[in-house]
Amino acid sequence: MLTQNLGYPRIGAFRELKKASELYWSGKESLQHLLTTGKKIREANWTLQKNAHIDLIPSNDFSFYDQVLDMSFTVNAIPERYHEIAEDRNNTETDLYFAMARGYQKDGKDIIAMEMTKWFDTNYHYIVPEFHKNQKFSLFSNKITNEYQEAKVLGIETKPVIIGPVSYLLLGKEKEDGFHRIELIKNLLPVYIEIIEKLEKMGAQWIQLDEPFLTLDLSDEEKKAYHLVYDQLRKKFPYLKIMVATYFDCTGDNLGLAVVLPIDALHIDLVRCPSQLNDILQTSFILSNTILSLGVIDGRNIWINDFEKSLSFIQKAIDVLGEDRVMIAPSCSLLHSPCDLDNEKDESVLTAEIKQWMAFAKQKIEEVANLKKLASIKDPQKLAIALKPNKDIIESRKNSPLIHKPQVKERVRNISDVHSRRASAFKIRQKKQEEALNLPLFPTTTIGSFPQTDEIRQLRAKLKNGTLSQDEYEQKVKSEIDRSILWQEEIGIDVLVHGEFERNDMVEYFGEQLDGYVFSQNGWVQSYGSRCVKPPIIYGDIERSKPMTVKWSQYAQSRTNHYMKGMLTGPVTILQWSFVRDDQSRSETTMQIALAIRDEVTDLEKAGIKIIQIDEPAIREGLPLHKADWDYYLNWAVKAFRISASGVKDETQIHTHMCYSEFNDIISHIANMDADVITIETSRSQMELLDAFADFNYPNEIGPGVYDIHSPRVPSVSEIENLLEKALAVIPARNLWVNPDCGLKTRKWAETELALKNMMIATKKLRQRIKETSGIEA
Ligand SMILES: CN1c2c(nc(N)[nH]c2=O)NC[C@@H]1CNc1ccc(C(=O)N[C@@H](CCC(=O)N[C@@H](CCC(=O)N[C@@H](CCC(=O)O)C(=O)O)C(=O)O)C(=O)O)cc1
Ligand SMILES: N[C@@H](CCS)C(=O)O
Ligand SMILES: [Zn+2]
Repeated sequence: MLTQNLGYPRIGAFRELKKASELYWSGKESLQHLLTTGKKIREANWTLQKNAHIDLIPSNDFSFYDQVLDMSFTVNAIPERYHEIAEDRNNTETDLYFAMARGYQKDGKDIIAMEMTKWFDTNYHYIVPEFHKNQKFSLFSNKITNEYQEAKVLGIETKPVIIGPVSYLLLGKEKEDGFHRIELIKNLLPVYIEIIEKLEKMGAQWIQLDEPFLTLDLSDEEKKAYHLVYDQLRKKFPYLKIMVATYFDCTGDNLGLAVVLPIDALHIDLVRCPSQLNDILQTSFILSNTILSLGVIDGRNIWINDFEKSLSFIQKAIDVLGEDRVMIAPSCSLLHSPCDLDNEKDESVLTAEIKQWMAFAKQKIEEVANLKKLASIKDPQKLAIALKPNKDIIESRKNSPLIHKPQVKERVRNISDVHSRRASAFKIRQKKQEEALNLPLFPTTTIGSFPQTDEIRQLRAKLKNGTLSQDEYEQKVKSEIDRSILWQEEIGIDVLVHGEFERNDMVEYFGEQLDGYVFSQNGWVQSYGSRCVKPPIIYGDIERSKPMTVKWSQYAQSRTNHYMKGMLTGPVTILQWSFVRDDQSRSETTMQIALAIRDEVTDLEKAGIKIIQIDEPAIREGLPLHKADWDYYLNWAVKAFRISASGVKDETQIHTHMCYSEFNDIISHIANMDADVITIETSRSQMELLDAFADFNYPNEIGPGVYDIHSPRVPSVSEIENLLEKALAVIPARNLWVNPDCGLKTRKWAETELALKNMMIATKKLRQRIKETSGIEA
């Protein structure tokens, strides 16, 4: 029986890659420094897995930005707009690569970045490949073979991990009409064959082709493509061992397809879909020679593995398939896990009692190896003794008084329809709000955060390490708020924000204040490129013991006569971006959070805040991968939002905000959230995303983002005017707000100031045009 890993976190246990990348981008460190940092991380990861006796250790799971971008680079799916960068001899391959990821503004050139979107239902974001009709591919980069060779030189035999060709195409987008990207498979496959031939020549024995789309609903053409690809690969490579990895859900209707692929191993995710094992063992799979890789260790969460439960899966598989046809593995790549629990040394942050319940990537690797050892113990008594330490921990968690709070469960049980309904329908609320708030036509606002400068982050670090007092810290935050308010007033923004300077992250900040959460000090997980998040950990019932944001909102409101938006993160997003309990349903946990946010919303209202934004950028990310499961999820997710938002009077205006999302297929549910105003990311799609709202006749107010905040690029006034005119063509003027795509925390002040000034000029010009053409006083 073999053990394997599908992928290891690549940011480094102390975010070494993030730091090196940002130093390189800012010109403070050399390319060599960045490359060396990458090399050291790869070596450390391989060595760690080798020392843990993992049989199949992944290579090519490292990336300087994103593994999908790496694939586009490898197969020369480099959009034409970057060719001038490639042709400029002063630029390195790395410059070209980062230009695709981050855009390029230098030497009078201004080239936008490739689009970025969510990686399935995770908080990781990938760079979307761009495809054209009849597109040709060719081998452009040797990253895959280079990294295989690099490990070999270290004496470590690896299994190169490559995004499977069908999934790679499906991850992308057609950039012109008249074709489907899956048609490109015949052009793409020869490049995959070329890469695999090289790997085989270099001595590779196994390759892992990730085909997560096997867990999504597939068309007949897409299914055909799977057959075509794997039949051809088998023919070309009769001796190389080919593994196909599925993860994040059941293969469902694609099970029949997955089990007949002529491959050497199939990996399935038994954490997300435990029933899959029985299903597969009832198919013709058992008659084949294919190995079944059992994803029994949760790659998406931080709880220790229940060995007894995993062993029951392993034993069942062995009974039917025999030991040689069973492999033990994490459920998916450990990219989504923090690196190493051993680095959590401060017991005042993470108590020993709770820490013993956890496993990060390094510990998960050890669990894989331990499971193999345990599976080999045939004597039941010896096995019981060997299992005892793990069993004790599992039991201690189950029975811990820290976890269950009867009053919280009782409150959730008592939720009724009244809690998820505003007092009046939107039209009535809108009228009351217009009278109460008296905002101009096309009110302007921002999404909440202003630049999180190094200075403010350092202050927070000093507060945490005790070198700055709480009082000093709060004074600094207050002065940042004051400065930003003065500036917003100066440029004429209508609805102000306090800037979120006091927050490390929009989810971690709330987690830190809610009972039922714990935190890590170094539990970073890559979100995109060099950006990381440190998801807080929900271990017990969630309760708000005191107001979380009221003090800051009240302070900010006291400094201005304009409206100051209260700023909260919604229950679904808090759930989605936390590590969650695995002993209770996601919906149950979300209802607990919804009640906590509801209390915060009503407290903000009591404190005189008239406009409150409840961000829900992750509501779409939480969608199950199979469409058949969508309605169930959307019903509870929307209900949770409504519970959080419905405790206020009609005059209080509730905003929500969403980004990184396509809305077409869930628009009725978004409308059902019934927020008075929704601000959404739309500028990168040139307002295309608004069509869903227009087609649906979305009734409430909308602020379509008028510029992309992910790029340092400053939008011109005319660009913003054009987007506003496009929006006005489909949204009634009375319902239209003006705002950027998302919060500005990742931007610098210089860009922010220029961009928002341009946004204000464009809005004033639009108001003037409306006044002149329709006589409406704006
Ligand atoms: C809106 N987005 C978010 C997502 N998920 C979240 N949980 N939060 C989000 O905002 N998912 C979708 C998108 C993804 N986008 C982003 C955008 C930005 C970041 C980001 O900036 N991450 C920061 C880390 C943020 C944080 O927690 N900061 C802390 C700690 C800061 C720190 O690094 N401190 C230093 C010491 C200080 C110094 O010397 O500079 C240290 O500890 O070493 C804080 O501000 O206190 C990042 O840097 O990557 C993520 C996702
Ligand atoms: N209020 C948050 C939303 C990010 S999605 C911000 O402005 O950063
Ligand atoms: Zn956003």
